[in-house]
Amino acid sequence: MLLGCIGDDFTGSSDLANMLAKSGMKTIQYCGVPDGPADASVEAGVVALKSRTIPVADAVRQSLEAVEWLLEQGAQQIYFKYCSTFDSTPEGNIGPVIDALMERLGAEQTVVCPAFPATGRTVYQGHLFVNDRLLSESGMEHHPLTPMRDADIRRWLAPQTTGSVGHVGAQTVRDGADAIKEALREEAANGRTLIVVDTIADDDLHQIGAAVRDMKLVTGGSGLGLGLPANFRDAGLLGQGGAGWQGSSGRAAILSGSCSGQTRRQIGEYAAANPALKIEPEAVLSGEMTPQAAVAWVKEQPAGIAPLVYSSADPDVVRAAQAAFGREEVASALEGFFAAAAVQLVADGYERLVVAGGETSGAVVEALDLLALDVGPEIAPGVPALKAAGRPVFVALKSGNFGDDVFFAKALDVLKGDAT
Ligand SMILES: Nc1ncnc2c1ncn2[C@@H]1O[C@H](COP(=O)(O)OP(=O)(O)OP(=O)(O)O)[C@@H](O)[C@H]1O
Ligand SMILES: O=C(O)[C@@H](O)C(=O)CO
Repeated sequence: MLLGCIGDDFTGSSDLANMLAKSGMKTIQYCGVPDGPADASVEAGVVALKSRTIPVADAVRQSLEAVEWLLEQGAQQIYFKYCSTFDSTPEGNIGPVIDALMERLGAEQTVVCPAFPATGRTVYQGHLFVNDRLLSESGMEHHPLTPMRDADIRRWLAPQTTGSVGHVGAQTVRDGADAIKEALREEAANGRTLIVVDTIADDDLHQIGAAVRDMKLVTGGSGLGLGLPANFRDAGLLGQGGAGWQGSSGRAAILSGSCSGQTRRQIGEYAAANPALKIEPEAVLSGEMTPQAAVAWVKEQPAGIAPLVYSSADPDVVRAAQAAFGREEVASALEGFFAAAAVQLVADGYERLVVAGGETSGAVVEALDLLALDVGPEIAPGVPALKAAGRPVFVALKSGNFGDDVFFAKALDVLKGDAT
């Protein structure tokens, strides 16, 4: 293993795995820290954690366990992957995890590079944009678990870390890898250890990637993954990339706990022409709606059509449910609901599952006990088709904001292996 990655959620990890696989590294996504060694063919290993919104101490502990395993596999560089919308709160978990990884690795400086231009996430003057909106006006200010109310990543990160936050601006990045390296050295001389790097386009990511070749720890969204494989390739360390990937035409279902605007548009599009069951948090919490009842409904639908089960709701509805029952209580009840439904569906022979939402996907994949996922073709930027090792289970784990309006239909096709 050359590059060892730790993802703070499951969809984000598959986003990074997709980027690295596309860029020519043989990549496997692990669901949690594996018990045994990685296959010798793996060049990039992505350990997916569900640590984005858990208590800080747990996120730090799990990330340190992951880094130990990755180092044991021979990883030469560690990549901490978080969301391209920098999902976190004033307490964490991004800052505390970076601090702990830096200390473990003896890293004196790291980059903070959330940008993913292919999906409209760019960083300019230290501020994160989603397309033409500041992060804090993009809809992310309504996120159920990590409402992002400030687009200035330097200001948002500062209270989360014991390190000192610095910045490399867009003009320097445009001047190329040597200029970035020099700016990083200047920031180091000024005692700055976590450096937010402006990134507007893919070419910036290639330059940043080259500039951070010798860093022990890099951090960011999946975008930075575009720039790193060339370092290993130039050093003559890469093989031929991944082997072929075969999908399944087995029965399929879609599960969505994501409440993002984009997921809600995708649901609107899909539900207009296909069977869809809306899950109300109140009904799950009261026991009126059970995973068994939802699975029974799925199985009643016409063969050949993938039914959609979703709890996704508008921000004001989400807020009302959280106010009535508690944010954690609603989230954990719904995540448990989708996890149990997925386990039942797979037990009943469903082979293709499309899951929307990072937390939701984490709950589903953990409950299914899918230990390792082989990365297949890209469905949309940031979302690959995945195949469980040794089991006929094919999944697409969609980050809330990813995919175009017809994503669900496309994902079902790509998982079949008959579309690219
Ligand atoms: N109707 C609802 N009311 C309140 N909370 C909900 C509702 N539906 C889903 N949730 C919770 O909101 C959270 C959504 O987070 P999740 O990570 O799954 O989606 P997302 O944030 O859109 O995706 P991503 O993290 O990939 O961007 C989950 O914990 C889910 O259980
Ligand atoms: O970086 C992103 O936007 C995604 O991979 C993600 O982490 C959303 O959960």
